[in-house]
Amino acid sequence: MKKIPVLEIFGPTIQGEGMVIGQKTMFVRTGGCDYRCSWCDSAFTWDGSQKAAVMDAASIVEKLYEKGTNLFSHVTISGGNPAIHPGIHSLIEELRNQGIQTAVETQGSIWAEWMIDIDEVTISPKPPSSLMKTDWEKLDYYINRLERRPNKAFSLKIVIFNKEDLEYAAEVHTRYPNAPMFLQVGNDDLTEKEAGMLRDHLLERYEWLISETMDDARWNDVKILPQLHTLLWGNKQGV
Ligand SMILES: C[S@@+](CC[C@H](N)C(=O)[O-])C[C@H]1O[C@@H](n2cnc3c(N)ncnc32)[C@H](O)[C@@H]1O
Ligand SMILES: Nc1nc2[nH]cc(C(=O)O)c2c(=O)[nH]1
Ligand code: SF4
Ligand SMILES: [Mg+2]
Repeated sequence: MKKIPVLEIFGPTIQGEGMVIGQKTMFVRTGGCDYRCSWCDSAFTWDGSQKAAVMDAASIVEKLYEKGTNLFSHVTISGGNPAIHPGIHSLIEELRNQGIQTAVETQGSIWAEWMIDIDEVTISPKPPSSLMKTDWEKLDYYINRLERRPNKAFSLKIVIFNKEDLEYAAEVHTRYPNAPMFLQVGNDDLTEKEAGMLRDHLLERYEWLISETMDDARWNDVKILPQLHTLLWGNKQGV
């Protein structure tokens, strides 16, 4: 079995972001990313500050049951960029055999054939504030493959820090008008230890994002969300 570097397995908790926000889920967070976003809230997956455990699909499933017991029926795979790991194919297969729903978080830079079998795929292209560059051809291919899956869902989720990011999101929305679109409040304070302090600040950022989008017709068909887990638990890892 192909091995997967794993940074953390946690839950059950709620999915705090995007298209299935509020869903009770377990998380598997893989190591390694082809991007280096300036504001990455999970930089420990790629900056060498934390060490990954190299695991095969069977031992990941075992760990999920050890932590989650019978208290879950949904697993979200995030990272890092999970798409760089071919071993996730067997993980998805094992979870499906157990009747467990799956979701993935990726930036849409690298296609993986196992995406086809995931129930909810969230693609999060990166706006200018991240300092990353979008490969539009790769993203076109992604959206095209995802759109053709029967009985499975996907969405675009763009993190917004400033007006330039909003213009980028508008470009993405125009390019893929049929893809469900989410705008997410960017967390610009990754060092605050007090959840309460961060909460007030992020709610202000959420209000700003709402005010920027309400009288702009380009956003008539978009969903605007905060990171719910960050409002609840701040910058804490593993929640
Ligand atoms: C850590 S990433 C891992 C998955 C994948 N690499 C990606 O970026 O989509 C998970 C989600 O967190 C978002 N994210 C990362 N840093 C953030 C921040 N500082 N504020 C808000 N969202 C952030 C990403 O845009 C992505 O949607
Ligand atoms: N509760 C919770 N929801 C999340 N949604 C996306 C997350 C991620 O880091 O990918 C995440 C996370 O780390 N925790
Ligand atoms: S793509 Fe995702 S994991 Fe990679 S650096 Fe950006 S936010 Fe972090
Ligand atoms: Mg996160």
